[in-house]
Amino acid sequence: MSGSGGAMRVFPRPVTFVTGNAKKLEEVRAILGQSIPFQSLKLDLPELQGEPEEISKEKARLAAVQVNGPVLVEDTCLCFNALNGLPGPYIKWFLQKTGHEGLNNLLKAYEDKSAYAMCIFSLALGPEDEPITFVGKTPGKIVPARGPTDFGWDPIFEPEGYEQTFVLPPPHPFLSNLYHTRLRLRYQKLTPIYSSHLALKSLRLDQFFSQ
Ligand SMILES: O=P(O)(O)OP(=O)(O)OP(=O)(O)OC[C@H]1O[C@@H](n2cnc3c(O)ncnc32)[C@H](O)[C@@H]1O
Ligand SMILES: [Mg+2]
Repeated sequence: MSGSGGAMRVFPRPVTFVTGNAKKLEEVRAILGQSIPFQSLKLDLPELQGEPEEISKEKARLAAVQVNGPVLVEDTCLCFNALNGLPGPYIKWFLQKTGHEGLNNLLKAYEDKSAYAMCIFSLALGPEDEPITFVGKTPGKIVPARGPTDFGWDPIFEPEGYEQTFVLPPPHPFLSNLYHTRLRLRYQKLTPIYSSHLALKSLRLDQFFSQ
């Protein structure tokens, strides 16, 4: 089964990944590679409220209307177990208003610092189609900020099994250990996206087989 032939039949037009976040685009582009016909569009869609999956579905509906074609959107949530999943989809505002330290302070009253990062992708084939949603999760814990601060909440999230935060150190060709660490971490970081992508891939193949 060569991927791209099937993908072209399911997606007669390129899927537009709609986001206002350049870092996110970089990562999703790296994962999807050539697997589906793909383009991106920088649109600031409204940040909705509700349960993460519903927010994501609605975002895909709005995006499909604006693009008038197949769209993919992604929402990232950071969920604290002690707070029953909050800030979750509201992490953007919590981060903007309270910063990394404020997010740590939210958990001061609790012993449980565990958390999980969630990536929710929704794919709508067009404005008339019901979006399909895929969820990926990475467990970890909230820690005082460490490392570069150029991408969201990365510096305060330590994924399970690592003693480092989610940040990716810059590649350094001369320090192979560091470089390997970066590769390992990057893979871990992309896991939610990757698992969603696998779901996307099987969906594509299912549709391909049913034609
Ligand atoms: O236009 P969209 O795609 O919605 O882009 P956004 O920046 O609004 O993205 P989200 O709503 O998904 O993001 C929620 C917050 O999480 C941050 N974020 C997103 N992906 C992240 C990642 O992989 N690591 C760390 N922070 C991330 C992002 O910068 C926001 O502050
Ligand atoms: Mg957003």
